[in-house]
Amino acid sequence: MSKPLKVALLGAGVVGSQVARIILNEGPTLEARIGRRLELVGIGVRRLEAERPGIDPALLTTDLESLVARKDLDIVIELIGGIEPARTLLLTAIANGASVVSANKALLADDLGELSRAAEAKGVDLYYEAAVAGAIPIVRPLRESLVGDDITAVMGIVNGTTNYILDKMVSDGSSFDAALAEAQQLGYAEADPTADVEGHDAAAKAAILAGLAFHTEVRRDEVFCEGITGVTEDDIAAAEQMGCTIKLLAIAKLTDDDRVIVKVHPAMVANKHPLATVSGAYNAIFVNSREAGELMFLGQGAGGAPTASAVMGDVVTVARNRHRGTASHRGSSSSSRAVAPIGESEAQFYVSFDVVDRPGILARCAGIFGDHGVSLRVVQQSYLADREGADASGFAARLGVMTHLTRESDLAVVVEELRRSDFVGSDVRVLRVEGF
Ligand SMILES: NC(=O)c1ccc[n+]([C@@H]2O[C@H](COP(=O)([O-])OP(=O)(O)OC[C@H]3O[C@@H](n4cnc5c(N)ncnc54)[C@H](O)[C@@H]3O)[C@@H](O)[C@H]2O)c1
Ligand SMILES: N[C@@H](CCO)C(=O)O
Ligand code: NA
Repeated sequence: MSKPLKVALLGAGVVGSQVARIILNEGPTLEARIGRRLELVGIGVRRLEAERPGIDPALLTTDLESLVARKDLDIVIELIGGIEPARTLLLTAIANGASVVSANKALLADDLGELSRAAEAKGVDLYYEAAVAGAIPIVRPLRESLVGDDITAVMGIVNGTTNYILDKMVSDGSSFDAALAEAQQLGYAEADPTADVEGHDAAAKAAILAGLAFHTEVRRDEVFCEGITGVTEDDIAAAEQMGCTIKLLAIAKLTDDDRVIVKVHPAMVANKHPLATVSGAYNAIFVNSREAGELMFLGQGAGGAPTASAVMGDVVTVARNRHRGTASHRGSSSSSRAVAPIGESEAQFYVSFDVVDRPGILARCAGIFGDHGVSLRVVQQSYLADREGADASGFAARLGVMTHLTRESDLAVVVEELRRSDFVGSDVRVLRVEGF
């Protein structure tokens, strides 16, 4: 009988504890699928004394460096998160001949190229399905199933925490803070939830998705990123009035001159668009490609057990490769497409602002848009005379304007000019719009 495959697990938190449970409880099933038994030989943790039901304390160690330095490991699963020591631990594991599985998008968004090259040079696997959109198979479809096609755009909801918060604010009228606390309690949020609410987690995933989709390397700092902390109750109400829902979107597309636009921002999504109905911690991703056309992937984007499902899919795949003595190389990026500046990106925008109530003001506002080649699609006016303070400020009406497709740089000039005009209030709000 062949020897078991030796597995080390780094981290036994929300995801790691679920991965440990599956490896320890589902041994015979996993063995049948792999053709070899998996043996969990060590679990790297921060605190030995924490309560870990079902886990033999003899497996635990706080010395992660020594664990990954073992020469007899077949697979190292990294679920501690963060950049260091995760990066060094993975590179050490690879250098010692282990294949690696990680869910660490923060690390992969910057170091995927280096880790891939190290794995390729050593002839071992690097798999990371759980790093993007939790349980949803999206890394493998982009890396394998669609690699014979040409992808033109990827757009989706890739952060469960923010989708949970926005959904709760809209459907239950919850406060931002209460909804965030629930998302943390349910195990969706990052160790530091700023990464979720400021869009950094989604931006890391967008970098990974863009790199995979367009066969290039995209770094996290090349992703335009705006989170949901600036989304106001007024924005939510304005979206509702326009028949839209606010979602945090990650978007990656190719420009006409073959560069990559990659961005994360809240957007008003038309209620008729399937992304508008994605609720709770669910994620969804649309892919457009030349031959396949439109594809949509939907499922749980966060949470211990759903994420462990994606990790275990990678573990079984990597274990099968080890059993056969092979590794499925990702291959270096085959294109060197550059990332285009956000100013060159195009979107529809919803711009809202207070105006004084005088003859000709609507025309003057429309003129500012027109002067910069920005075409208007919908114009709404609501009367604010009854609003507290409206008379004192002199701004008695609020305009809401939805544009046709507009370059970011042109819209920025329009907003600047509106803010400078004495007939427009200083609170000029801008939301991007999708699917309208
Ligand atoms: N929770 C989710 O829904 C989810 C989904 C997809 C991906 N991820 C990713 O999975 C990884 C783990 O996430 P999590 O939610 O399980 O986080 P977590 O904070 O619950 O677990 C991480 C564990 O690693 C331990 N740890 C951290 N640094 C350590 C070190 N240097 N030495 C020993 N132990 C250390 C922590 O004590 C903690 O128990 C992260 O990269 C995260 O981004 C999480
Ligand atoms: N914090 C992340 C976990 C999944 O990557 C989220 O909320 O989507
Ligand atoms: Na995934």
